[in-house]
Amino acid sequence: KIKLKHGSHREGKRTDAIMQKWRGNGLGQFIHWGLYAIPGGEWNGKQYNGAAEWIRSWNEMPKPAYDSLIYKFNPVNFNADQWAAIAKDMGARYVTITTKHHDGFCLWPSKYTSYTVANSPWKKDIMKPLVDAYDKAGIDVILYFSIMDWNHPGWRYDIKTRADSIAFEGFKKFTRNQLIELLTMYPKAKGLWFDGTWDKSWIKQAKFADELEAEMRKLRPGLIIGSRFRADEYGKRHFDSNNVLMGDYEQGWERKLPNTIADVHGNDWDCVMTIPENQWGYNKAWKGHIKTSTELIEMTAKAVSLGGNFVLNFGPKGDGSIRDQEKRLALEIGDWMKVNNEAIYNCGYSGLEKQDWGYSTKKTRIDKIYMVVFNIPVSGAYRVKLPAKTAIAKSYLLADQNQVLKVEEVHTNEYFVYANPASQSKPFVIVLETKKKE
Ligand SMILES: C#C[C@@H]1N[C@@H](C)[C@@H](O)[C@H]1O
Repeated sequence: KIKLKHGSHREGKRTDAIMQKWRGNGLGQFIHWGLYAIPGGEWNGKQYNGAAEWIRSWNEMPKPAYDSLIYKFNPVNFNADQWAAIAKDMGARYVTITTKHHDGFCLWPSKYTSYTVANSPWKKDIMKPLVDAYDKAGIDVILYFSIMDWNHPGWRYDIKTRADSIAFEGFKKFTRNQLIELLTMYPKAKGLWFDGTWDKSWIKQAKFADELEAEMRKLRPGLIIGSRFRADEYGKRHFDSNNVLMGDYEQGWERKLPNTIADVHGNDWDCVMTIPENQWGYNKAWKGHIKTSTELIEMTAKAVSLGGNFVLNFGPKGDGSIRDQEKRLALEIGDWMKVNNEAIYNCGYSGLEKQDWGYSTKKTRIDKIYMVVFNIPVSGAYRVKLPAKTAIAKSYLLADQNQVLKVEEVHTNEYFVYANPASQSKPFVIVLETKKKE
């Protein structure tokens, strides 16, 4: 083992109640909102091909023109309770909200920069009403924070000169001040979701970042911080030089999902996902493959079946409203979750062999297995292999628990469960109540 001062400080999953609640959330909502929502992926009538929240980096976008968007930020249709209601109806149990994206615009009235809502026509704090609305809806809040900050004069992609070093020292102090400010102003926040930490300048700050993480955890005991925040002293990110996870959960699953349990290395993790191929901030064009609610429900079930959480992104418009397509998807997912959330909340990896019909999840600490079906076999027989000494006490449809299903042991510890779901067009859940084999 390599001797590390700034590597991971904990091996294995956290066992405290705050992390256990996070682990059982299953489904979350991501909100990407800021000045980038105003151009919405377009400038001077031209479409930006990249992700809308990166439009400032586009050569066709004059930086002063982008930075002046602060004087256009006046989201008259912003309604925090409506956003929280959409998340609640979808069945999300936590939300990750951008406080500051890479452009450096702060959705809270930070004391440490003038590039905030306080100096926009809107003037008012956006974060407080959002934190309060989601908290009132019973949805835990995680604050997204980008370390990379294109607006701050001290930001550097790398530190090459003494001048860079002096500038970056100022940037580090600014970053610490903003993070302590956020945790102090919004004490209800359960965690921080860091982004923009891939550049050499930040990777070289192992000691500073390690001490800052310790300071934040001391200020907010139980704070949840992912693996993307800091690198160890050898520049290793997400996993330190001894291959131990940095932070409390793996933050590597961005717009992708693991395929097997081996891919997640026994850690907690979340997958953050866009509805279009790659748009986090609002893009006027709703183009390319737009995921259907069934696809998104399948991704949620797959994530939970592999011990993770699925966090679906919404990109509100510049005026603060949420686009109809996103509202419709949230309702469709919510309709399914209202009937089937028992297979998602407080569930995890079942340990069972993957079968063609879909994904299995297991209720934490309870002998209940959920077979979340996406592919209906023409035989009507759903194969499931159980560990030795485990038998099926009872099986039924989660949507209609009076419909007890016929179970046949076709080989030792291998069963067929026979089910004919009412609807063939929607995913459904078969419940297995298991017991010790006599
Ligand atoms: C790249 C990148 C960023 N990471 C995602 C979570 C979005 O914030 C995107 O802009």
